[in-house]
Amino acid sequence: MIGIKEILLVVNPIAGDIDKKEMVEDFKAIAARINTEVFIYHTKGERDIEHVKNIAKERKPVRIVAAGGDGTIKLVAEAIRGMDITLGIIPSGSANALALNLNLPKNLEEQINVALGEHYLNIDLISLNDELGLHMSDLGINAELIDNYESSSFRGKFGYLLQTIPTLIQSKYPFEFIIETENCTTTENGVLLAIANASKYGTGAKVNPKGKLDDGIFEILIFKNLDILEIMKTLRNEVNLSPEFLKILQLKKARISCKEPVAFQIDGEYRGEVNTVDVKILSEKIKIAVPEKD
Ligand SMILES: Nc1ncnc2c1ncn2[C@@H]1O[C@H](COP(=O)(O)OP(=O)(O)OP(=O)(O)O)[C@@H](O)[C@H]1O
Repeated sequence: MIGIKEILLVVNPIAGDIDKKEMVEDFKAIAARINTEVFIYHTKGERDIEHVKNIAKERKPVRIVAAGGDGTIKLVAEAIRGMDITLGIIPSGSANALALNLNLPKNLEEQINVALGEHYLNIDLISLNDELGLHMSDLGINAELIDNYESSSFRGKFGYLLQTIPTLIQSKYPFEFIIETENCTTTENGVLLAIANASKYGTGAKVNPKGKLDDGIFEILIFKNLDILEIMKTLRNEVNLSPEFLKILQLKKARISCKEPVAFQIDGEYRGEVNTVDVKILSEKIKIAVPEKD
């Protein structure tokens, strides 16, 4: 472990509907063993990026750790853009897709040791309509499902499952996506277009076998309008997708347009209906603490 003086721990108190007290106590105990102080910021749900950015600038922690789900990691990543600081993750949300893609351990003590350890991955950042994306964003049926999930009172996998049928009934799929790249323009019909930095959705479904978080490119995945129930099952139930369902493009920059507005989500956070998404790989990266490779 490195000689850390002060760690900034950003805790989302509502993430995953989990009480974080025990986690915070364990975190402080492990930090004390390496002679470090812990400064805790509890997210408020409003202006958190700004607050975390100001605290990080003022206190100059040598490590920042996000305890929450994918939304919390994303907001901390936004806050520390341009700062040379490694981000540790304690996965404690209802969706922990990035943690899954980074092979973070399941055990809390191991998670804390990894979050404070010296191994890191320098992962790519994707700009989507000027907002940061770290792992998986999409247009279409999955974003519609996330919208329905966010407006319902049920959380976790069961919450998603409950929303599947209403989403399918209400959806206007298939969608027509126009994809402009530096070399060509193509039109594709599909139920879902994903913009992927990672290989897996949070359920464990490995939809993007070519996805590497640090390879300097992203993939566009177009899920064809074949068997929609099969696709929904695949996204939610850890079944690997057969390649005939999907077309994959590897890119650094693209514009995706739809004639009619289509539901859009970034890293599991619903962003409303849009007609256009401008996507590019940013030149900056972010260091995320990961386990030592075997
Ligand atoms: N104190 C708070 N009160 C209400 N909302 C909050 C609070 N702190 C953070 N948030 C919101 O929590 C969301 C991020 O949650 P995150 O993804 O980390 O956890 P999650 O359990 O996976 O969430 P979800 O179940 O909604 O997907 C952000 O939208 C953020 O604005």
